[in-house]
Amino acid sequence: MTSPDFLDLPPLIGAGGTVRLPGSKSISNRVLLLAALSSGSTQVTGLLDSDDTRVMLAALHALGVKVEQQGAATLVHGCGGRFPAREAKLFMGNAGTAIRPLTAALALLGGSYALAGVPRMHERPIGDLVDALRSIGCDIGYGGQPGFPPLNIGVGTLRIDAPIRVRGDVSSQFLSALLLALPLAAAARDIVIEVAGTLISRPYVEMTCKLLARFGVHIEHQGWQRFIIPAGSRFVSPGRIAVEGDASSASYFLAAGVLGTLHGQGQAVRVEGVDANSIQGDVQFARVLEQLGARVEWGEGFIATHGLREGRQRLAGGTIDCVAIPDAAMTLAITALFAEAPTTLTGIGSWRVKETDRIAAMAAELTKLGAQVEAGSDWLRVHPLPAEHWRSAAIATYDDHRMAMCFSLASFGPADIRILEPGCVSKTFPSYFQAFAAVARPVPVIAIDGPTASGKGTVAAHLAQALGFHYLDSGVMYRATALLAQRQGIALDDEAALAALARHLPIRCEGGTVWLGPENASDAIRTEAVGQAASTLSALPAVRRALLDLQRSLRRAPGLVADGRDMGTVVFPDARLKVFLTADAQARAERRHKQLISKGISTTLTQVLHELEQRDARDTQRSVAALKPAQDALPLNTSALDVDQTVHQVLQWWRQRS
Ligand SMILES: Nc1ncnc2c1ncn2[C@@H]1O[C@H](COP(=O)(O)OP(=O)(O)OP(=O)(O)O)[C@@H](O)[C@H]1O
Ligand SMILES: Nc1ccn([C@H]2C[C@H](O)[C@@H](COP(=O)(O)O)O2)c(=O)n1
Repeated sequence: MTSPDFLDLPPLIGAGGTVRLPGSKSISNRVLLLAALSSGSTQVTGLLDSDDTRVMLAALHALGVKVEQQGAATLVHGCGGRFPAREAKLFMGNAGTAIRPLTAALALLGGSYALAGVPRMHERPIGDLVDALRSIGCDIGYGGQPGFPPLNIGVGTLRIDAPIRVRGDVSSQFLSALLLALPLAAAARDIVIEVAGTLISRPYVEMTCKLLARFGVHIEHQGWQRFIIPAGSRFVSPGRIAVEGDASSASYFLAAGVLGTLHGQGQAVRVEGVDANSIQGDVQFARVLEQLGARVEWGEGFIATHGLREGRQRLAGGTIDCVAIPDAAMTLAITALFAEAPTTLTGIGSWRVKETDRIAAMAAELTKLGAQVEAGSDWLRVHPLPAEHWRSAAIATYDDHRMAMCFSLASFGPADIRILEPGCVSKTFPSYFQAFAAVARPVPVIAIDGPTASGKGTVAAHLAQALGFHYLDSGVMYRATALLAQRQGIALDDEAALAALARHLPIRCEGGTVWLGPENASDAIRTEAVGQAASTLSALPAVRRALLDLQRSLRRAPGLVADGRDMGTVVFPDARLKVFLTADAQARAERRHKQLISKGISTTLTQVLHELEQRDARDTQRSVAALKPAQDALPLNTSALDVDQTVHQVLQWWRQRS
């Protein structure tokens, strides 16, 4: 399935609701491998369906393991410690949780196996694991650069008569890989693994040990530096096993439950599938949020955030040791933008060798938003970003699912956020953006569309005043473009030149005043000649595209009332309320005639009616964004209504919606 090049996220004013988390990637891939190596069949429920688990499933299939889907459950037929296929070429994508334990298992079992992945996988170090496996006689060769995949595995001669040493300070996955595979060689003797360097991401190793215990292998450890796999260990299926929800993915929603309340509109956000008893270290992210001032509820099978503790306006800053929450720590780098003081994340050296160099990527993308960021080899400091310093940005995601997911939280800030290549979330959470949209509360928009002189502007301005919302008169943008085009002698059919003009329109609207650079152009844009020219150039697709971002950028908390021709159909299709104002042509002409006369502009009713009908024809018949009611717009004919009655009706509809 193709995925879009980018995703524009509406600015958010709150969040609320419940999310059922997808299964944990780390648990899913460990369970699949353990079930495949076990004797007996294992029914797995809650298994994650994503790129990385598909990589593992495809590899197991190539290795001759039988896996069946039974409704929502997955049945893995274990092969009793020996893969049926003694040779295979395995594609590992960018799945670290697949390549590392499979390398260890295949190297111990021996055969003729080739493991390769995407280009980034070939930049992610695996030398420490290969060294440890070679030290006990495994036959592993590098297919490219030494220390990195691709790998070629042969049949080695195992000698396990001394402790196996493995580095634990780059990635705990090397240790986990050995723990997951070495029981295959522990039939006759204890196997000892010693960790060189300080072990990082210890919770992932704890998770490995707990899962091994479910499959009958009980690891002893001394201070998490020395591990003993007892003689006689072998994998035995537990029969059934349930995969917990993904605690790293929970972090985005838990953060949303806090950031959503900063505008005073948020409600609780509850994630289901993890709780205080989770075996995933990343649940500790919720404890960190608590320490920073969030109100967190821990229930059976769920965790929820309810904004900030009483008396708190923002999250606290400070130094946070993230060694135990390496993935969820990325979420803290975004919440830090909204904190009251700088936040320093330490112990994140492993970010350098993840899907991308996450420290560099995070610093680069936060900087695009206007943030002040400092970074070191294994730390990152993010300064709070005051509202006036936020910049709209297109966030690059580096083919890293967590970059895409955590930057969605930036849409709680006052800027437009575009997520580039959002499809990368398929690595662990293919439906992430749908799940996020389901709890996100975008800044509300009331879209008022209709033909000229139907009263849109008047009604929209009254509504904005009554609700304390911002007001966008989109016609002003087309009119300003037309005025400048007239002055610069640009022909009304020169689409490219007009679009360039529109793209760099030096416009500022303050109250009822329209500024073009230093000039107060409020009256100059209102002449009938400019209106007709605006109507003509507004039919040009490139001009409309050029003005789209400018219009959307005015969607800011607490809300926006926007009037025009395509507010409900094109510019704000997700507007909470859409109204299509009409009045018959005679009534509109009379209104416009009165308006013009009161401004001292001499004209006749016949002339006004003629021009109005011309404009109606152009606005309704153009090929792009033609004037028409959105399907979900409420029609309101104001021919027989005065302004107060019209505003009253729309306010009534608004109250029913909010
Ligand atoms: N029921 C009504 N609702 C809104 N405006 C009305 C109503 N009755 C009379 N008017 C008057 O109609 C005139 C035209 O309204 P307005 O300028 O807001 O129209 P518009 O739809 O924004 O036009 P345009 O698209 O040309 O900018 C105003 O003077 C307004 O006071
Ligand atoms: N959303 C919009 C707003 C305006 N236009 C065009 C069409 C109008 O004739 C012209 C002037 O608008 P007005 O100030 O009269 O509302 O601009 C449009 O195409 N789309």
